Amino acid sequence: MLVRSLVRKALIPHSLPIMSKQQTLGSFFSSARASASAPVAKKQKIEITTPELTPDPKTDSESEKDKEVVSESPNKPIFAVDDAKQLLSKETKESTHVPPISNSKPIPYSALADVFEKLEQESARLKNLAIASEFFQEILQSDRPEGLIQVTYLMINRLGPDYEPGLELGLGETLLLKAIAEGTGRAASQIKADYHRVGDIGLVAQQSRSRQPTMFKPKPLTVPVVFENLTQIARMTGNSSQARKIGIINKMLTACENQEAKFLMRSLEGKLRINFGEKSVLVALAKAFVENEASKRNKKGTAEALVQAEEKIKVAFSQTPNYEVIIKTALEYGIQNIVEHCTLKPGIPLKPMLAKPTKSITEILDQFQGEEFTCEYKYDGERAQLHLLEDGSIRIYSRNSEDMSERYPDLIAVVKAMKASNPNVNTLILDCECVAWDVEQKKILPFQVLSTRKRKDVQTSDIKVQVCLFAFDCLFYNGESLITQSLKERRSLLKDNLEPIEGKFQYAKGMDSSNVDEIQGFLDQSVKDACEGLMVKTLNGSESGYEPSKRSRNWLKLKKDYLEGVGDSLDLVVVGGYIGKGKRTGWYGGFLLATYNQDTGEYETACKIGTGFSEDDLKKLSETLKPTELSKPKGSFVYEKNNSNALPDVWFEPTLVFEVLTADLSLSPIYKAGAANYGKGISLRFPRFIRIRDDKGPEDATSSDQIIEFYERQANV
Ligand SMILES: Nc1ncnc2c1ncn2[C@@H]1O[C@H](COP(=O)(O)OP(=O)(O)OP(=O)(O)O)[C@@H](O)[C@H]1O
Ligand SMILES: [Mg+2]
Ligand SMILES: [Mg+2]
Repeated sequence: MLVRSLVRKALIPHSLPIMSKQQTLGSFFSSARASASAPVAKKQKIEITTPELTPDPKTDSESEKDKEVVSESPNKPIFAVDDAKQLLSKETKESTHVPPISNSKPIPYSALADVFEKLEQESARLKNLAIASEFFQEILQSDRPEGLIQVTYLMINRLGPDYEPGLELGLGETLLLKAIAEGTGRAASQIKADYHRVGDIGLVAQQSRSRQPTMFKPKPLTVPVVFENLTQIARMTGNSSQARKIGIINKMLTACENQEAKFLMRSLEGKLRINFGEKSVLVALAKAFVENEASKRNKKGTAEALVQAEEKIKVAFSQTPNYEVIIKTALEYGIQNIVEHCTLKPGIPLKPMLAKPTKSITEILDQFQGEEFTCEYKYDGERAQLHLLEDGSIRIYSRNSEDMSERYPDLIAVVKAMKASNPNVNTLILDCECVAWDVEQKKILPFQVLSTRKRKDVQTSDIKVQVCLFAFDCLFYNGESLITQSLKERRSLLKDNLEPIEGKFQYAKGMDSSNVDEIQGFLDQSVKDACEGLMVKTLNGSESGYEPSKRSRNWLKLKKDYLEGVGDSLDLVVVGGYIGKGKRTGWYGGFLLATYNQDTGEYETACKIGTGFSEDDLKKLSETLKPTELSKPKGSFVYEKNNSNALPDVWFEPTLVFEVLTADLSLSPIYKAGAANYGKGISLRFPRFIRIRDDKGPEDATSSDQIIEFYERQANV
């Protein structure tokens, strides 16, 4: 596969510096996890209605090879060569009308707001890609091409990479409404009433601002000024921070013209609603670079170059999820060379490799016919990517690339001890599972125990639940990325160089065998040892490389509890609630759940759930979800409007993800998950709540593509 061969190529060891930590993690790049860019209805100002599904841009001429990439890889191309050609065509280019960028001045915020407006109004995917990439290209052709970094972050509604801790936008509605009232001189009650009517803080700000007479004209906002102000706001803490935040917002609001106020407020709220997700931003970047590089040679970008660049930028991003690094590297070395230069680097978490579910040992043997493989215990804890940096510092990242170092001071101490007893080790990236550990009995404890650990302000002295790290992969060792080496090689390197410490740092228990009885015995033993089942992985040859961000066929999971159902649990987004009756009066008694469609950015309903909750769960869920109630369903919700059985009593902002068990999947006329494929949606039968996935955001939930895959495997269609 092309993607895989690109990953493989990425190993070429080199000593070219990409960027110092200081440069990369520069002061104004602080983190904020994306809660943003959840796309909403198109072509509407005030009334929120459900948009029509965006037509699939794929054409009939799509090759079989493209289809395979599509079904297997999260790095799937958004378009095939034909679409790339269309995107590069003169007609598409001429219809974008993006604002020009002046050479001598910083990028005006009005230009970015203009592009946001165009994206919000336009619903065709290729058009949106063309608009964004034309704008990016304008920036690349100016004499400040690095301005693209801040523009990219503002477009995905973040202020830095995922893994930089602590800073988030997503200010509360009360603060923002207050800021609008103060900043525009309108009565707070009036602003509140408008908000309840309109349901969009951005529009309220824009309308309020347009009514306000201005005595003098303040300096227009620029992208760097907005970016720095947003960063300052995100960083502010402490008593007087609210007033200071409002102060900065007011100043910016006074300088806003036209749509600027709308997007500024939406950015602050953390919901940009431009219908242009992060995946599309990457593709638009690839296109802008391809065109820019070609134009320097007085040429036009070709469709082949565009398809290649798209794949490369995705691979590079999965290894180095940092737009500053990606953009600077593309500027320096060219877009087609970024994979070689954006290799792993301790301190930058890579997107973890994911596994495919299986339902039986025979299914595994079928999949791995003739290949050497290993079975490992599947520990039930929290994924932990451990980084040892050259300066001796240690970082631990979650499945979602969040920095968990503060949460696990005890683990940091373990790694320090490990480094001290292994003086040969200087830099390292390990993939591990962090599991609750019973120190006295020397045993693993269930996930539920781990989840009781404090998450914030953890002091070593008040840690009650001890943890042990189980390392299962070594991705980087002493200056060298290992991801293209075989698992066998990576595993020996790990075991040869690092001494385990009982109850603190151990290797995942493994067994290399292809004998059904032996595997069955090992599976049973894993469950007795408080594990979920097995992970089965190809061991040798190029197929066994580590594939960042990919849900790979080379990693299979076999979970004891799910062998009867579809092979795995699903992680679904809570989009609606049902008012509880009887014993559940006063709480929500059930919930409407949805899959996330990664291509359209929409939430497609999949089932109603009311089983598996304790009274305490329901009480807590009601407290958590109440403030996220919406007055209307979001435009990005896809649900059956004509059947009252499918409608919840209340709708929620998508924030929570439930892990859910199902007896099986069936087609249903009232649900919409994966409906693009079958006309009917795929729904869960007898869904049962297992737990809240607080390590997954709504966009990391089971995707509509995944539920289709689950259904097809079960139905064997
Ligand atoms: N030996 C192991 N090798 C790889 N992963 C392991 C191992 N032991 C435990 N794990 C954990 O198993 C996870 C994969 O299975 P799991 O079903 O728990 O995934 P998940 O987090 O629910 O994500 P998804 O369902 O999206 O795959 C890994 O992300 C890792 O956290
Ligand atoms: Mg798990
Ligand atoms: Mg799962």
